[in-house]
Amino acid sequence: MSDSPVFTPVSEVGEFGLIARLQEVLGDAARSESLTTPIGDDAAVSDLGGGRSQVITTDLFVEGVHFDRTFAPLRALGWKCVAASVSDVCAMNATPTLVTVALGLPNNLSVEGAEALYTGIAQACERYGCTVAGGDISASARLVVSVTVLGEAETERIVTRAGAAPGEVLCVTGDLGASAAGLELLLRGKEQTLASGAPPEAAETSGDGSPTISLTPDAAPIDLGQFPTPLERHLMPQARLDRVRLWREVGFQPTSLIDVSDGVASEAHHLSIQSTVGVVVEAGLLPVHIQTMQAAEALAKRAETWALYGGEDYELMFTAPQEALEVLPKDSYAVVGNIVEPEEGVALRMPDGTVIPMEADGFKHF
Ligand SMILES: Nc1ncnc2c1ncn2[C@@H]1O[C@H](COP(=O)(O)OP(=O)(O)O)[C@@H](O)[C@H]1O
Ligand SMILES: Cc1ncc(C[n+]2csc(CCOP(=O)(O)OP(=O)(O)O)c2C)c(N)n1
Ligand SMILES: [Mg+2]
Repeated sequence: MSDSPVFTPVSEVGEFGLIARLQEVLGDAARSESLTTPIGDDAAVSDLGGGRSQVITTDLFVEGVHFDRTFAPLRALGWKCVAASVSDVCAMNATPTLVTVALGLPNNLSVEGAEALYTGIAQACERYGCTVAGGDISASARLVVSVTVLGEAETERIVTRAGAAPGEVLCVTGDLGASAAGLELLLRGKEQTLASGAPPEAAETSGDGSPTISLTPDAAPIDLGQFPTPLERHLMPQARLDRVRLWREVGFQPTSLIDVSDGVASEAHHLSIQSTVGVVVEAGLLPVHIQTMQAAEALAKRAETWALYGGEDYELMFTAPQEALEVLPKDSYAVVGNIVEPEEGVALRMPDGTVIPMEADGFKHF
């Protein structure tokens, strides 16, 4: 046997494989009596006693991976970093309370740039009713923003990824794929601007000042002004705290819950594994905004692919027995599939009735 050190590229095990390996290294350091939901859900849950629980979640946003400063305004970025972590708190059916923000600042970010970032952070905190309690700053080669959000809920209201049961329905809030549509539009716009050799501020406009893009030099330019919803959903998404509040008001409790940060396909796999169930998603039932459809047509892409694999929608995906949905306003959710026996795996039923296995594809970090 060779005694040379083992070097396993992270790409060999992937993001989730690495988390599992690190969890093993942590061993008892990742377990405690009060930690009722450990690593592996949208947020960790610890029992505070007295019928209340605390949740905690961290997300990291890295320039070039999660955002591109050539098209993401810093104020929008600040908002999005908070909204994404608040979304993980909502995905436990909890309410956000405190926030900390850690920054890695490159030397091409000005004081005014940092202030713009914090204007967005402040606006999101105001919207979601949470308070910035601190953070940290370091020099960095690229802009990095890490947001930790603490939340609270009555212990009996906490919902994990693990409670789905065969016979229940699979639902989502809002619509899907708009963020991926927005990203695609922004990337094509950037490509077009670079190809034209013009600085970004010299990009063509459609007459009313909104930027236009064209896919090939001869193609008619696409007017980004026609797609405000996908652009906004990508740049400044909303966490669905409104739904968590609604559910509380009407006394609805999902059996399992996850937020759609990586796309419906990836989240369906998480529910499947953690609830030990099969999941059938109905392709024909995926709710898609009209502007997402129109963007797909304009860019010759499929909106359904964005809904399944795009991610960053930050909608909530949940399960419940059909009859439990009766207390909910009809326009507050859409049924998108069924929970079945685990042997059936995770599948996609096409509108023509054919059922195909659904891979856990989504954004791959490694
Ligand atoms: N570096 C890490 N160390 C410990 N736990 C981690 C690490 N990275 C991710 N996790 C945990 O792994 C789980 C899955 O992470 P992730 O997919 O990022 O969650 P989400 O998509 O909900 O933000 C979460 O419980 C998260 O806290
Ligand atoms: C410039 C740029 N390229 C690509 C993307 C798309 N993207 C980056 S990360 C990601 C998935 C979500 O990020 P992740 O770090 O996996 O979030 P988590 O699941 O931990 O909440 C997607 C779709 C983007 N937002 N910006
Ligand atoms: Mg999540």
